[in-house]
Amino acid sequence: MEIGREFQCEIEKTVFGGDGLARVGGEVVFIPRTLPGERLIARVTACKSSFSRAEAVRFGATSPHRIEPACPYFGRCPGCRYLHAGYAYETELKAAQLADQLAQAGLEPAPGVLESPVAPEPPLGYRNKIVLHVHKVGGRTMLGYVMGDNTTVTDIEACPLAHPEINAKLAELRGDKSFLHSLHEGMDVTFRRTAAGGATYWRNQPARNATWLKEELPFGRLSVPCGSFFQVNAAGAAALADEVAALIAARKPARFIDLYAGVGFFSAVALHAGVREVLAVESDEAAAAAARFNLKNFGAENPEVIAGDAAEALKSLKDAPASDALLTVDPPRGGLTLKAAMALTGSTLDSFIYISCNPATWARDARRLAKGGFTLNKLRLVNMFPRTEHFELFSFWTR
Ligand SMILES: C[S@@+](CC[C@H](N)C(=O)[O-])C[C@H]1O[C@@H](n2cnc3c(N)ncnc32)[C@H](O)[C@@H]1O
Repeated sequence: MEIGREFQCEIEKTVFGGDGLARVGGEVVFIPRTLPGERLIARVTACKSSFSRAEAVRFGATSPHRIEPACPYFGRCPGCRYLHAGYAYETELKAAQLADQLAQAGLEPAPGVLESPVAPEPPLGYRNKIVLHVHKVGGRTMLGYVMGDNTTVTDIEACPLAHPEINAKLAELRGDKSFLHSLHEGMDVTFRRTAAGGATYWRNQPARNATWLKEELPFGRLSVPCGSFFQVNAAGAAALADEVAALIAARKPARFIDLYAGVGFFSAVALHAGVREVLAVESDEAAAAAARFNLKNFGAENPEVIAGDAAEALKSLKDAPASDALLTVDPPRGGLTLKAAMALTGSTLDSFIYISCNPATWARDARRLAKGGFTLNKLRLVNMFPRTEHFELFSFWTR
């Protein structure tokens, strides 16, 4: 393969990230915005030692799942990877990627462990938060996403993933001269929407004394500091909450241990489901303070909230009898540190929930957990981030 060469190919599958994979004379080529079964002429854009990248030039046969992308920036903006495919099909493709990842990790779930994927609705307009970047060119102020080259900022009128109230706020601000003058090169503008408060925004960091946002959930209200983590897709978060509530109903734990707790989302689910005792551990102090407040509001008699490191808290659980506790870990994209995974396998826990927003780090951790004596009891893909490359995993481990 050399850059610029054109070749004919058929797409075998999509890989994690959304690119189509084709094999040409034994060589692997990744081609974005293609779908399995499509035949096309493609042109090589980059050559690496074990694979090449190419772009589609002309399609011969297209997939019956191909649709018209619902965004003029698709292809340039790196956020969406599946706007050219039907939503149900996107979820199927992600499920196939998960099966590949399990095989690569040497994990063979027993029959019935891998459950059918959940595709939360709606697939567009679901994001309660977007972050846009400011770039000044000549006299013009661009406000948009950083493109795939990691430098160009494309001015965007609206983002199809953002809640319509965020797009309406963006349109309003674009007509506000004083707002545009307040923007400086390199600034971030965060848009955040709640059902109770509508769309709001801040430049760079939220004000230190900003009042907490109020999130209305099917099971109650949570307060969220502007700068703290909160699930971006309400329907996807509700699907995860249902999974946690179902395990609580089945196992009736006396205690819920919520590691990487944020503002206490899953602890609130547990309290609502009747668990009386909760322990939440969260490293962001503002989120931990909100968790303390939220869990009292959810009726916890004496909620224990530690503003600290989840792996440290896990180590201290080592000798505690844990058979009456249900523990959840929901780490950021990097997954569990080795220390956290070892603390889990070295603990007296007989089961725990592992929620992940990154199947690659989940697969790495799953290998460590399996080696340490745990068995995958339940695995479910939740398509938490429709149209993008990402998806969420709900897993339950026992021994
Ligand atoms: C994916 S979020 C999950 C939050 C919460 N479970 C929820 O559903 O809203 C991960 C959270 O872990 C926190 N975090 C990151 N590193 C941590 C650590 N080492 N120990 C404890 N919490 C951590 C982040 O601040 C963030 O709130």
